[in-house]
Amino acid sequence: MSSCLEAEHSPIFVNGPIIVGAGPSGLSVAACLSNRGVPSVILERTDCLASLWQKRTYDRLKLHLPKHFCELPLMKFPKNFPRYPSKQQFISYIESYAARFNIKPVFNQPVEKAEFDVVSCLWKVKTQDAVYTSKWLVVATGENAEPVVPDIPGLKNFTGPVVHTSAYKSGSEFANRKVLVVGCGNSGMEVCLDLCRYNALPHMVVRNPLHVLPRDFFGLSSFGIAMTLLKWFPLKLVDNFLLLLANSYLGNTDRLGLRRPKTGPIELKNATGKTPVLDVGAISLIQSGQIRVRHAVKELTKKGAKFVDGQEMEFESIILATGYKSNVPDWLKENSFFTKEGMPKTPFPNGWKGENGLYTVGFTKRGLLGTAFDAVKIAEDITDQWMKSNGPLSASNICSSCIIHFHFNKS
Ligand SMILES: Cc1cc2nc3c(=O)[nH]c(=O)nc-3n(C[C@H](O)[C@H](O)[C@H](O)COP(=O)(O)OP(=O)(O)OC[C@H]3O[C@@H](n4cnc5c(N)ncnc54)[C@H](O)[C@@H]3O)c2cc1C
Ligand SMILES: NC(=O)C1=CN([C@@H]2O[C@H](COP(=O)(O)OP(=O)(O)OC[C@H]3O[C@@H](n4cnc5c(N)ncnc54)[C@H](OP(=O)(O)O)[C@@H]3O)[C@@H](O)[C@H]2O)C=CC1
Ligand SMILES: O=C(O)C(=O)Cc1c[nH]c2ccccc12
Repeated sequence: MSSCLEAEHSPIFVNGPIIVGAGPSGLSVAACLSNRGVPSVILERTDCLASLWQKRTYDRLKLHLPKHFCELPLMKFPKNFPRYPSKQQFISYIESYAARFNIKPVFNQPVEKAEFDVVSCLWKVKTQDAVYTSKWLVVATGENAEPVVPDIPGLKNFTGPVVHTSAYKSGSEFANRKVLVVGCGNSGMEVCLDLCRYNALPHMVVRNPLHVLPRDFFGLSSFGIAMTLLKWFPLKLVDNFLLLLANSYLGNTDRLGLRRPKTGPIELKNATGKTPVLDVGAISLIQSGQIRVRHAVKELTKKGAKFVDGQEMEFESIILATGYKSNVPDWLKENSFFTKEGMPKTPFPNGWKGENGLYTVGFTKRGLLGTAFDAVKIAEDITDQWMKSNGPLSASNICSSCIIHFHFNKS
């Protein structure tokens, strides 16, 4: 048999779906399929599972939602994990999850191109090493695949270090430094908090209204409270209740320069995907003046920034907490299912299935809860089709995907 490298020009047929991305979403689909006896192949661009968590997040990160809202299908978090597992605990859960379902992604395989071949009715998926073909393609590359680096006037002129939050690990290198943090989502807030703990002096840019809710309220998570109330009460009422809680707990955040949007936090999340900040301590540091709130940046200069309110300040470093974007348009040659931003056009809960065996998992703007929902649906749908052509539990077929794993993971 020829090796996969020799087979560069002859496509490798995968008797099950090709899944692009070995994050929580790709692994969830593979696990649900494996549980039903259906093989799959995961192609992952990096050399590890859940690369967002392992390589592109800061040390102090913890899950934001209580653990039972972040579980992947078919496996609970260990009982001894705290309510908000740390990044290391989440990674160890992911590793156990892959081991439990015997998932072995093909690593170091950035997918460069994927397209549906109308002649063979198969998806052709190209990496630097091979072309894979299958009836099914599952897009699991995530909403956070690439950092957003905005085109701020003068950014190139700034002489100090400029780091995106995806490359920020801790504030240890920033002690006693004046740092401009651009962006005030969950990343911006938590990076400011971390910087303060390392005695840095963060100034955070807030250019638009935003919702901040306490992560917990008298021992209960705000998110859990919202989910429970939504079972019985209309959305607007739940939002008003959350705002009442937030105001009584955090005070009037408008006075800190954090104006609230007119639309409530959960309604806004559902309509636009904009996540409310779940506060774990940044607000009290804004109140005490350790984190300074700044207006939008007009332009960056050699040594600092000019703001739209006319102020000008010097900074030693800039941290871009400006969010993330999908990379689907860079590699998927398809233009009916995804928007040009690389998000499914069909809103949740129906965005998981496209035409011709195309699926997407984890593009719901609903975090890991959305991932679990999509993965179960996709596995059911593909299993039904797979069983028709293969019959139940065909051991030889499962082996065919193992052969590919063996070739690519031989290091
Ligand atoms: C800092 C941070 C904290 C978060 N905390 C929470 C939380 O507490 N709770 C929650 O529910 N959600 C949270 N999220 C949301 C996050 O989206 C999910 O936790 C989760 O990581 C999504 O999993 P995913 O598999 O869809 O995407 P990812 O985790 O991004 O995985 C996608 C995988 O695809 C790979 N990939 C990308 N492009 C290619 C390509 N072309 N070819 C091959 N492989 C490719 C990537 O390397 C990556 O391994 C957080 C996000 C961030 C940024
Ligand atoms: N512990 C946890 O669980 C954490 C979870 N997360 C999650 O990760 C995801 C990504 O979060 P995050 O990285 O904060 O990204 P977000 O997209 O949520 O926030 C981006 C921020 O950058 C601002 N911004 C973007 N461009 C500019 C610009 N040109 N000038 C000024 N400001 C700009 C946005 O402001 P504007 O609104 O004005 O556009 C916004 O405040 C979210 O789902 C979040 O909840 C993140 C960190 C921790
Ligand atoms: O995806 C995120 O940003 C999360 O951290 C999880 C999340 C999903 N839905 C939400 C609603 C309110 C706050 C956080 C989330």
